[in-house]
Amino acid sequence: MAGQLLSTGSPHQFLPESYIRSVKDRPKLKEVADDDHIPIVDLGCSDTIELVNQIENACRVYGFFQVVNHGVDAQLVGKLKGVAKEFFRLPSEEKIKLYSDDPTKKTRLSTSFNVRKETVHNWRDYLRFHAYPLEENVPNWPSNPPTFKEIVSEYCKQVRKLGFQLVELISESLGLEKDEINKILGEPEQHMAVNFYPPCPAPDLTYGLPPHTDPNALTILLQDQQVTGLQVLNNDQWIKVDPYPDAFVVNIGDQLQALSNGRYQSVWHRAIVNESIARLSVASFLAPSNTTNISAPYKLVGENYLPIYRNFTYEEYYKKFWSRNLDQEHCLELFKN
Ligand SMILES: O=C(O)CCC(=O)C(=O)O
Ligand SMILES: [Fe+2]
Repeated sequence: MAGQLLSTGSPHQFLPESYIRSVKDRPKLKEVADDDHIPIVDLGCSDTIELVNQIENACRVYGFFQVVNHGVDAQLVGKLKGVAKEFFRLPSEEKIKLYSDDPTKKTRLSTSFNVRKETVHNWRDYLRFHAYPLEENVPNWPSNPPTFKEIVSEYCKQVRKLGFQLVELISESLGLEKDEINKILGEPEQHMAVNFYPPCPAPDLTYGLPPHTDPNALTILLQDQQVTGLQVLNNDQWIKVDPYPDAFVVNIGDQLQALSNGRYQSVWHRAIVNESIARLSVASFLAPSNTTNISAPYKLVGENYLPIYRNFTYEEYYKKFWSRNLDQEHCLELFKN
């Protein structure tokens, strides 16, 4: 129901019952460690061997890292944040037109995660849309704010290019040919999520997004510079991923965990909310096309060819992912050999 959107109407004084987590499922904010670990990788580094080593370490140890000198225009990033915030400030009559809780719709404004399935809601509204190919998808994007389509199209193009560059580095870091993983991914999809977390009256009782892994191959996340909220699980410890100036956060998704035969992990992460300031994040998900067969390259499996995961298509995986709640067991567990 569109009435469930958090970003419409007046600010909330109390956290409604349907957002309150059971005591064991709460974020336990006092136990979260500060971010002095998550690697910052400088993509401007001219020593490729050093760069590949850094990526290898970041992917193997954390599954998460930040990148700077990434080639995405800083002014464009500023415009993107502006237009995204403007979108969530639109009057409710305008937003309701785009509301849907049907996960198969290619452009939709929704709330929480999967309101049709879940029992406890999350303190988040989100705009999701497919980006690739642009000619096919842009006509379905919001036409208000009027600059939305132009700014977001250019952003999607630049971030997609960055995605391919990162996948090349990841491929090399696994000892594969530079283009090997990009070849498997073929002509990947690009899905976007603009996440909006309004101020929340009780951040210790709920989540913006509960612990989850991303079902796609690679996620490139733009965080609000002023407001923290992203946390990542490392050795059973939740760590804050503080926004680093002009950086993107990059994380390995479930498909790269499968393709790397488990060498790299698609790690649990979550978004927490805060009492005073709305937070924005923009995720670009690089995902295999529906028919792509996900099967780890021979070189990563060994002579006896015993891959950890059975072969599957991305379509099969994605359906399974959206048929469940976000905070259940790792979806890849259901695809083990
Ligand atoms: O808002 C964030 O920091 C995390 C977003 C996220 O994990 C997602 O959209 O999958
Ligand atoms: Fe995520």
